[in-house]
Amino acid sequence: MLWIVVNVFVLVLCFSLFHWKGKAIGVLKLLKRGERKVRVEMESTLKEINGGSVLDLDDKAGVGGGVEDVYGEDRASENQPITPWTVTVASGYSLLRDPHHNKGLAFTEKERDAHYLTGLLPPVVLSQELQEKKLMQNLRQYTVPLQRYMAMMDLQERNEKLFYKLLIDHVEELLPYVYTPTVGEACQKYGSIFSRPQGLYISLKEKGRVLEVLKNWPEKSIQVIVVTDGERILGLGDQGCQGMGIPVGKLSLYTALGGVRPSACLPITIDVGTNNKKLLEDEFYIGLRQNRATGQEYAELLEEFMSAVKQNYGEKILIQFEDFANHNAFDLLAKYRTTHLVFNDDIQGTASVVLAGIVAALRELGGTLADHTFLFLGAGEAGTGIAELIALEISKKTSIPVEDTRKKIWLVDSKGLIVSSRKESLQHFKKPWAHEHEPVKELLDAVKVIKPTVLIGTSGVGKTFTKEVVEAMASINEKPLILSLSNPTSQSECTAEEAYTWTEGRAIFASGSPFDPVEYNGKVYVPGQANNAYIFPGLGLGLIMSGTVRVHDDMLLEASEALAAQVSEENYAKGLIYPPFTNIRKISANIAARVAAKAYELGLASRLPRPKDLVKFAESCMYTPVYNSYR
Ligand SMILES: NC(=O)C1=CN([C@@H]2O[C@H](COP(=O)(O)OP(=O)(O)OC[C@H]3O[C@@H](n4cnc5c(N)ncnc54)[C@H](OP(=O)(O)O)[C@@H]3O)[C@@H](O)[C@H]2O)C=CC1
Ligand SMILES: CC(=O)C(=O)O
Ligand SMILES: [Mg+2]
Repeated sequence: MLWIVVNVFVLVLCFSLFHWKGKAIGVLKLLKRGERKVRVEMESTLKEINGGSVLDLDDKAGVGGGVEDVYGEDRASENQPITPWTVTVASGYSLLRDPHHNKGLAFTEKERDAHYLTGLLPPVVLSQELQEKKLMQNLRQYTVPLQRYMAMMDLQERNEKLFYKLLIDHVEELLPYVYTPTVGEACQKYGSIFSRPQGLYISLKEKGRVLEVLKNWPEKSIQVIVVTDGERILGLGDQGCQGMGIPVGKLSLYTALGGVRPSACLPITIDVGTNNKKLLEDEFYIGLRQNRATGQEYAELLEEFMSAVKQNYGEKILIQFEDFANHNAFDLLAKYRTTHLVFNDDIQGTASVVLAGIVAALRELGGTLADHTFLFLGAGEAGTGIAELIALEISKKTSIPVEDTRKKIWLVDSKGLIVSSRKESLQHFKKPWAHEHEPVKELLDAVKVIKPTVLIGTSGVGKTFTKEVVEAMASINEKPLILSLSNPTSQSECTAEEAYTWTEGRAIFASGSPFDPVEYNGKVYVPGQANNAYIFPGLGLGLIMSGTVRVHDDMLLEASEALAAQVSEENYAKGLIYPPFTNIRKISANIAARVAAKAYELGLASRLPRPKDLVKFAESCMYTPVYNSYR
């Protein structure tokens, strides 16, 4: 009997144990599943915004520092499931040749052992900081800007994280080499200095198979494309296929200034030929050796490109149009802004940055925007884009219809002041600015009759703000605001030194390409850089992190206000109307947050739920160039 009781007891015990073990396993499984689900969700969020890293499970660099686009590399398509536990690490020689993962002499002994690097590197192990110090020393020894550009491009191709570390840590010093003015010269000589492709080339030859070409790009989870057709590269005109330097440069800034991960950025040049005779005759020219295709042939290639991009990367891919000539730029923007997430940087990004500078300058100038009179030299993309955003902002602030707020904004093009009697021959984007006035041929005369408080150069032609023009501004205004926006430096309407000396130090001045501080009458004047580089990285980050599907003008106004709000007392004291680029990542996070907030308000943001603190969220999404450790 006892034996039976004991057996029953043992059986019950076993059953219970089995039962509870089952339950425990179930619970463990559930926990694991839950954990995995949370992890997949989190990783998916990271991946979409910034890429998620599983390379380095010991990474202590935080969200930004720990993320790297491993999924993007592992997944063949956007629809393939995310597997955060799948790790693919190149090893040995190929690891050293992979710019995303290469750390050069910074690979530790353990990493060298584990990844078949022993013997492939000399014995020394350097910290990233020491590598940075060495490279900066080397870079500073080059006296020719183009050499510095090439050294930086070379570094980007070799060790991407070190490239971005240098650029972020020395942004003021290095921006002029990876961006304007040097990038302009690089485009002009791109054929001669070309060593490795840095972006995707889509030429007329690929018509009918653009999607196929897109699929050749090695990175799959692209979030932003900067595309040009090379027809209006800075103020240097048609550079054809060699305009590639611009999307490459702009996207480096997306990462360094805006924190978008490098592997999510795709530079594209659409090659429809060039009308630049010099290039066509240049034996080293890298593009199609033919005149530009126009009309239907051009439109069809662009249409195929735009739909292929959407098909390949989905609805939320951001496309930035850059340096298209104005006869295409306005039409492309009008056509695709309703169907794609696009903006034109030269029209809209520039408008936002210039409006910010003017708003910031009001503190010194006095009055409101509506109290001022604006005169532009140049009535193309930048000129009319800025003019329209100023008019819109005044209209929003005063409730005066935009048709009326435009009336205090005047533009001069190559034929003189835009006035209504010229209306018939005007391109459509100039028509809103054709006010009633007698014809005026010269800028100087226009300054004298219009009496602007703000003079803005967007002509692409250097030295057009002559001494007489600047002096005329100084005779009308106690503090003339003069913006020479044309790039590169050679095309600037006037130099900083000219602006300060010709106005006896009274001008508030900023330029598209950087100028050094100027000493005049014992005082140092620091010119600001009025360049869309302040806006597009933060704007782009805001759009991407909120999953926004369309760009709205109100977002540009938000970006502008966010930038203007970053100008500090200390900056004003130096005569600046823009904050220094040293703070650009903080500025970009603020811009991104304001843009995203507006997108949520307008119902255009698809990422739900809306993060509570958008600035913090933006910061947490940012790529940082800290090395991963490889196990
Ligand atoms: N700082 C920044 O962030 C930015 C700067 N830019 C710079 O602005 C410049 C212009 O760019 P964008 O607006 O796109 O170019 P566009 O070609 O669209 O416009 C140029 C305008 O300047 C006019 N123009 C040309 N020569 C003269 C002249 N001698 N006198 C008066 N007007 C003239 C043209 O007149 P017409 O119409 O009669 O031909 C046209 O209206 C470039 O140098 C570019 O680098 C552009 C974007 C951003
Ligand atoms: C800055 C810029 O976008 C331009 O000059 O075209
Ligand atoms: Mg541009």
